[in-house]
Amino acid sequence: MIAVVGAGAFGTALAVVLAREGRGVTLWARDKAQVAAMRDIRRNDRLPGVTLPDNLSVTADLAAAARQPTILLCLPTQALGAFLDAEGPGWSGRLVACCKGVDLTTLRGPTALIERACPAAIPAIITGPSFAADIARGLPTALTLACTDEAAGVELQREMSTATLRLYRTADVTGAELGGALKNVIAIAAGVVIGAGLGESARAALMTRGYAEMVRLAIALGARAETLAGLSGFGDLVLTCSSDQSRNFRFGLSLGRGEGFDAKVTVEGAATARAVTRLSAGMGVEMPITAVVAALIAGDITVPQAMHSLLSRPLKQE
Ligand SMILES: NC(=O)C1=CN([C@@H]2O[C@H](COP(=O)(O)OP(=O)(O)OC[C@H]3O[C@@H](n4cnc5c(N)ncnc54)[C@H](OP(=O)(O)O)[C@@H]3O)[C@@H](O)[C@H]2O)C=CC1
Ligand SMILES: O=C(CO)COP(=O)(O)O
Repeated sequence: MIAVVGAGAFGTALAVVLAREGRGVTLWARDKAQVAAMRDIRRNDRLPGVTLPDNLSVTADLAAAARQPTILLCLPTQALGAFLDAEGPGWSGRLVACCKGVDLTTLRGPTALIERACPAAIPAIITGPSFAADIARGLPTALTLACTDEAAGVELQREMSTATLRLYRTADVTGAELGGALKNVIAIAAGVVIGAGLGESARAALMTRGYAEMVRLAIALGARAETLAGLSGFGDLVLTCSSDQSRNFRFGLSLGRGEGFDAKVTVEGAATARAVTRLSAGMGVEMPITAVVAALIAGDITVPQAMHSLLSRPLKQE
């Protein structure tokens, strides 16, 4: 039995695709009115156009959800730490982070937040290129499942793979979670470039040099470079920097155009840019694109200043 904690776009999509495959799934939301509506009309406004299968149970009872052997944590990264600290002590079983980011308070990834709050649990993460709408439509999708406990990783891979959702497995949790977190920052930068009319060539340059700085930090934190070259890093970087289905990319577009953006939309890369700028500065790892994105979002620099600061860096070997 699988519990999905968080009925946003991603949690709902995972719950739907797993339930359609005949797996026992319970979807938990904190908002009782949302739970009642999902039960009544078998739809969720967070994922428009998708019908919830009849065999998908929906609940507002967190204690019941937390008793399941596999729990998918589908909350934004910045909400996860406080949520788990309040609710998670005592939770055991396989706890799978389904979010992408670096926590601003601890400068750690989602699995470290699980370890801190739920010492009896086995932490894992699912990440990689996938839009919730694509997963829910049953379009083919491949993701990375990272877990240091091999037996739990094998079990999760089996439990969560479906006819259209293919999971690859790795023990490199640090690499997988950093790939997913850092690509969102580069996607904001890519959006800025396109929004400001700086051209496709500049976007390709930013993606490539962005990837270089993703790998640099990941290696410094003990990850394998190969993991960054996989679905969770390179794969998701390509998707998120090139599609305006991405909220991070669209946020960047708005920044580049000098327009506002709906603050209620989940844009993980914004907080992660701040967190990673602090983290990398503390470690002495150069991440110029990430630093520029953080400064742009804070309003400390303009787009022309951001462009100038990247182009005027000392010339170097690739
Ligand atoms: N959408 C996508 O295509 C994909 C998203 N992801 C990742 O999934 C994660 C979640 O994103 P997504 O589902 O899209 O986001 P949404 O904005 O659609 O949903 C966020 C969900 O988290 C809930 N939530 C937020 N804060 C809390 C809290 N403190 N306690 C309990 N519930 C809370 C919200 O509840 P409420 O409605 O009550 O506020 C909502 O159900 C992100 O890290 C994202 O990067 C990964 C791959 C694809
Ligand atoms: O992570 C995602 C795709 O893999 C979703 O991207 P956004 O959060 O930018 O919409």
